[in-house]
Amino acid sequence: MNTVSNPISELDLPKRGMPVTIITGFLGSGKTTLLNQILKNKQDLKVAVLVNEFGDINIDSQLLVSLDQDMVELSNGCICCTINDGLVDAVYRILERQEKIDYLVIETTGIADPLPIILTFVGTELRDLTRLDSVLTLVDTSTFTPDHFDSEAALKQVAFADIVLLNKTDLTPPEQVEELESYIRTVKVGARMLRSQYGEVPLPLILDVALTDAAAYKEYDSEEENHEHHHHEHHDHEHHEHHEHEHEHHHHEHHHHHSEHLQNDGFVSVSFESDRPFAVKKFETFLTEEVSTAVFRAKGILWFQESEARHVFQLSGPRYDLNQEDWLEPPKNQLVLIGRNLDPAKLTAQLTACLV
Ligand SMILES: Nc1nc2c(ncn2[C@@H]2O[C@H](COP(=O)(O)OP(=O)(O)OP(=O)(O)O)[C@@H](O)[C@H]2O)c(=O)[nH]1
Repeated sequence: MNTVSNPISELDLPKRGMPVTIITGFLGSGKTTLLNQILKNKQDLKVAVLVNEFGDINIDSQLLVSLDQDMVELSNGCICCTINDGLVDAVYRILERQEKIDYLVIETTGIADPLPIILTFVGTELRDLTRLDSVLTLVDTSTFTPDHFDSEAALKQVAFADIVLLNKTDLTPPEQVEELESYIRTVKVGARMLRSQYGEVPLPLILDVALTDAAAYKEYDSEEENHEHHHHEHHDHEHHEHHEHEHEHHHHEHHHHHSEHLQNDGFVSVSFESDRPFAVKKFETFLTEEVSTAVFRAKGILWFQESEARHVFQLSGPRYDLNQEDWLEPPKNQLVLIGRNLDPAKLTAQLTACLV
């Protein structure tokens, strides 16, 4: 642990660089919903967003409010590889845009450990180009319990929060919210605690609040340094030569060590896509009778033979809903299911059987 490295000069550095907010929170806690609130209410602020999704299909980006497409950077899959190969690159791409970006908001996957992401901002060259403003953690008050879903990531998300947004209070009795708040205060002393429904919260309470204490992460620096050097060699080498093909290459680069906290806490994602529609009755039967409680989270854009509408499907814990919209693109089915102990072959067969 490196505690004595010229603290005065470090502290005297002026605060500068693009402010960054990291939005984290467990599967289905309301991260994309909050991001939409931010984008709707940001007024003239030029906000770039970076969405990291667990699953092979980008559903979240399709659920964001109409947004200049090139304000979004996307990445899928393994958060560990994303951090190593993609995050720094993505931030550079944002910084290099001609149009000046005022603010960067990052949405992590629901099972992400926020620490590596935090360290990317406070412990690498990005430290001088960006300013980590705060780590905001959403908590679904209707499902979160002190066993935090038996997920180390869920606990770390709270433990590293500068702001905790107790969300979905419409679904939760006030006493339960109180209790949860008391519990969370024991996990993270001093975090700003806010309550919300659908992530509705005044933006001045969550953006540009300068709540992250970068100095508090100093102790992690030396620990990460070895990794960092290794990754940067790799990063420079791969990236500049293959810039255009980065995404194709990404999947072939899964050769990094996967430390324990990156095992996704046992969660896997199953993606399903089809150019044929579902039969609505069959899909309903799948949902009510066949989909196991092992499916913790699902989301998708669905096409039913019986309907002209584009259906946005959301399942989080015990609830699901289907919202109708108009198709702006040719209809197709895209669905991601996330849970522990899922049987991908079985789910794929069941979904295929729901097609017309
Ligand atoms: N009742 C209720 N539903 C909410 C609230 N906030 C979000 N939701 C719903 O919860 C579901 C999940 O919300 P998202 O914003 O997609 O959650 P997320 O954290 O981005 O999910 P992942 O990225 O998959 O981890 C959606 O159906 C939302 O409409 C809330 O305050 N109350």
